Amino acid sequence: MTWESDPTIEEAIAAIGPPDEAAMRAAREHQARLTKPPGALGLLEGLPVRLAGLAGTCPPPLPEPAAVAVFAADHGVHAQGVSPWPQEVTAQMVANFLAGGAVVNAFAAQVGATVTVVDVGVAADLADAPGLLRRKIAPGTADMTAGPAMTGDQVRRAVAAGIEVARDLAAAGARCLLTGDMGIANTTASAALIAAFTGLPPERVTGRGTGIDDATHARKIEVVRAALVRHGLTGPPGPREGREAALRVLAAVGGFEHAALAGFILGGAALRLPVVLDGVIAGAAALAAAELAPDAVRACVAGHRSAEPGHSATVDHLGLRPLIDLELRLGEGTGALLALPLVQGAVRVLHEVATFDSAGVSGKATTQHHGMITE
Ligand SMILES: Cc1cc2ncn([C@H]3O[C@H](COP(=O)(O)O)[C@@H](O)[C@H]3O)c2cc1C
Ligand SMILES: O=C(O)c1cccnc1
Repeated sequence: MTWESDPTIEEAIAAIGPPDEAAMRAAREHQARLTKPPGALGLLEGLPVRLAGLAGTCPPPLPEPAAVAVFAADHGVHAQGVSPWPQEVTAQMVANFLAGGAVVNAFAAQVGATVTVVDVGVAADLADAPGLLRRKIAPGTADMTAGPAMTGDQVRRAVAAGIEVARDLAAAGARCLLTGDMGIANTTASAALIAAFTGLPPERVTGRGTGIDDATHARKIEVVRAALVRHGLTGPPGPREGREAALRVLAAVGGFEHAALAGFILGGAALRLPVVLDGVIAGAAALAAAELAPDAVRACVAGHRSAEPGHSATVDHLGLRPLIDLELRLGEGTGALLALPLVQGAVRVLHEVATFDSAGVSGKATTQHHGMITE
């Protein structure tokens, strides 16, 4: 396996930096003057401050228009019986996305986001699918229990493809990126990535995906364990060995959509755009992105908390707090889309809400005498 650097990846990582402290301070100070009790917007107060630090301006740009990219790919580990669904469903759902018939399309229509479907590794040909972005690296990964899921060259190409999709969507006007995924068996690859990056044992991070019985769940945990053992990824992660180590983990047990999503996150962070993460697949990809460029996490907003157990461990590891918890376990970008209006509303507050001075609203009393409130 060769691990030469890739110029697209290097360039994106080089563009990702620390937050703009002055913009964050300005956002905090402005927020303190708005016509509401301090702290009254709860978690939605810290978010625009963070996005001001990301953008380097106060207020940060409104995160609209928004674009969800659904990265689709198949998985060699499907052969281990980890999902009740046939592999063909990946390609069939891609056709459904393109025809506008999936949940991601309904939620995107609801919140006014565009849907871009990217084939990074679907097993079926899909040459005739209208509107599909063709970035196929290979027709599915290899089985991670038998060897690395991807070669070094493949993983780099998939990460670079994700970076380029982020760039292209931004060039077309998107000011907020949302992650989406489709790939039967990808919750198995997600669990393996999460175990490898967090050091948690397979039984803690392996869930029931699309809905599997106890026997299949037990087998899935053993498949994840076998893959981790095979690739020397058990136990606590070792000291950071940099980009190469992160790419090696992705190549060993990841999927093409995970690698592309990691690139998509890096690409968004490099452009200083917020990236709203969907569920467990996006979370696993974000762990990889965080290893490649720790500051990339500052661009990430955890849209929702997935019902998959590995997802909570992931957001904790990343230091992110999901905006909504509806026990969703679908993927496609659905949880990210539902969270989008919260992100947009939180930023709009800094643009549009009046200050105490401008609206002539009295400030909070500082002293109280005999029940009388005086300033
Ligand atoms: C009809 C259908 C639509 C989906 N949309 C997203 N997923 C989700 O479920 C899959 C992962 O679950 P597992 O690891 O258990 O196979 C992924 O394709 C994910 O995007 C779907 C799954 C199905 C069956
Ligand atoms: O968390 C997710 O995104 C998820 C969970 C189960 C199946 N597919 C996706």
